[in-house]
Amino acid sequence: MKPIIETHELTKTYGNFTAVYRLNLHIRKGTVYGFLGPNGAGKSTTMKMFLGLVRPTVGTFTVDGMSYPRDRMEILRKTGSLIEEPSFYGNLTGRENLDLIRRILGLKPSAVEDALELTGLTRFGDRPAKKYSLGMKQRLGLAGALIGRPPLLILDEPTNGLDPVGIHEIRTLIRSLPGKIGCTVLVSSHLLPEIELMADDVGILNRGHLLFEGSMEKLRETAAMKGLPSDNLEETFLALVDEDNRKRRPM
Ligand SMILES: Nc1ncnc2c1ncn2[C@@H]1O[C@H](COP(=O)(O)OP(=O)(O)OP(=O)(O)O)[C@@H](O)[C@H]1O
Repeated sequence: MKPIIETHELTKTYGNFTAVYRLNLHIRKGTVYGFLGPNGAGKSTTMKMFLGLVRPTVGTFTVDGMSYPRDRMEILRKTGSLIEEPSFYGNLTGRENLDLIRRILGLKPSAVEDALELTGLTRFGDRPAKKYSLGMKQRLGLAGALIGRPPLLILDEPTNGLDPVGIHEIRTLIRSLPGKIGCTVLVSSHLLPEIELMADDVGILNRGHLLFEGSMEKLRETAAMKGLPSDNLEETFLALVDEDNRKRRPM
């Protein structure tokens, strides 16, 4: 099956600094794809290119058969996202906040209840958003991103700053999305244990370069072949990044 996102030599440079270098990603439909890399690796820049927020310097990508830049608007219509902290009207309830988004998108009123239900917020729907916990705010952000039931969801570090309970809730929700609504999820993190618990496939980025792409099993095999630690994927990840850093020194 053709991947839902495919990139071709996708590159972003700022002046003479290369943030993302010739990326060829393949994100399979109906999976959770973990986008992994240390701080500054280029994860956000890549995701922002998919959302039309950053213009690629070189290269292109397709989303569900549509090509960037030609089908930019259509791609955006099919993509939900949470890139930075979600922002809401604090004095409006969760339900009212979602209703605003629903009206902008021209969706049926039932879409609000649907999104509340999907994110486990139905019983908190009438509470002002400013009274929500951090985890609930994040779920409300996800509800807003999912309200049109997009086939693709892009999430940049969605568990950042959450406590273990909040992290668990968001992770469970993300994991359920392909099965529940057929949504493919691209989710970034700099923590491999986090990604390991929710992703089918991973892409590992370092200094703008893709070091690995594939399943956890393939990551284990690749590490073993290279003589890197393979029984603990966190160590595999750190060893791959370290090996790449030594090759590319100086920064
Ligand atoms: N507008 C910009 N101008 C210049 N450099 C930029 C710009 N945006 C990002 N960068 C640089 O590009 C590199 C990649 O940044 P990016 O935010 O994509 O990394 P990241 O993997 O998402 O990191 P983090 O986990 O810290 O969010 C960084 O070195 C960053 O400083």
